[in-house]
Amino acid sequence: MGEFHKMHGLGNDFVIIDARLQSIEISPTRAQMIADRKFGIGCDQLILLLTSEIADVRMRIFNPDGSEVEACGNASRCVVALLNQDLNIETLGGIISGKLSGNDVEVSMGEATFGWQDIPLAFAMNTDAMPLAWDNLAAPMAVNMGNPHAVFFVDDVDAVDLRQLGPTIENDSVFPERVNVNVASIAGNEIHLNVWERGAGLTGACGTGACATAVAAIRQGKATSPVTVHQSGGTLTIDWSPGQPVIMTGSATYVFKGQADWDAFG
Ligand SMILES: N[C@@H](CCC[C@H](N)C(=O)O)C(=O)O
Repeated sequence: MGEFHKMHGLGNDFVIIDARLQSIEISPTRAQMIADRKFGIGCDQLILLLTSEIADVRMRIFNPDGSEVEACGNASRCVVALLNQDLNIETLGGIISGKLSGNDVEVSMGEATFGWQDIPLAFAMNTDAMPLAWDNLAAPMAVNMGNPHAVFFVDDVDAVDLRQLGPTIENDSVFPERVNVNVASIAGNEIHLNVWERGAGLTGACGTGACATAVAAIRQGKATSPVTVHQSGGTLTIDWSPGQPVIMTGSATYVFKGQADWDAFG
């Protein structure tokens, strides 16, 4: 039997396995089975903690479709809270630095990038306003926050049916590594955001999505830092100045500690 921790950041929930304390291999099939809400443990992302040679800990992140990804903002806060110390976390997207801040966790997510090859996109285009539209969603800004994001600003986020448009945009061939789809409205420095996550679907909140959307709003002159981002699961504060890392602050919630027989999962 192996131990796992169930945590969430604003309803974006995780199964976290500390693989420094137990031996476990994760294949795409095993990740899918653990994340399955009906037959597995159930989560939006499976998080594996490992030793790192360049940071305090290495974090591998798996979506429920089994894909391994570069970054996860909400899980980064949860890992800092779980280990209860300031941390440098190695990810496929780079080093994320987190520190405890009262009841919250503050995380430096690294720099946002905007080059079409960085996102990545299939071919060169203006990433500030991509010359593309899907139904009534048009001209997104593309941002890489460790992972790829498309950000659409609209008048009313809840008028957009992301269950219908999210999968189409996520899998459009213009995004060779697929994309996280962010739909946002802005009033002053307050953003309302819904996210269709690559490999996961609609989640209560997406940390990197909040960062990408706040950065897009500031870069386009629609808001000034710090920005408050409201998602269905709760609120994050995002600080960013051009050329600087993106700073995200918000809660991390411990749910329970569980035991599982990993051999039962593929
Ligand atoms: N929930 C995360 C993002 C998880 C990865 C994402 N689905 C992707 O495929 O890039 C967050 O809080 O950032």
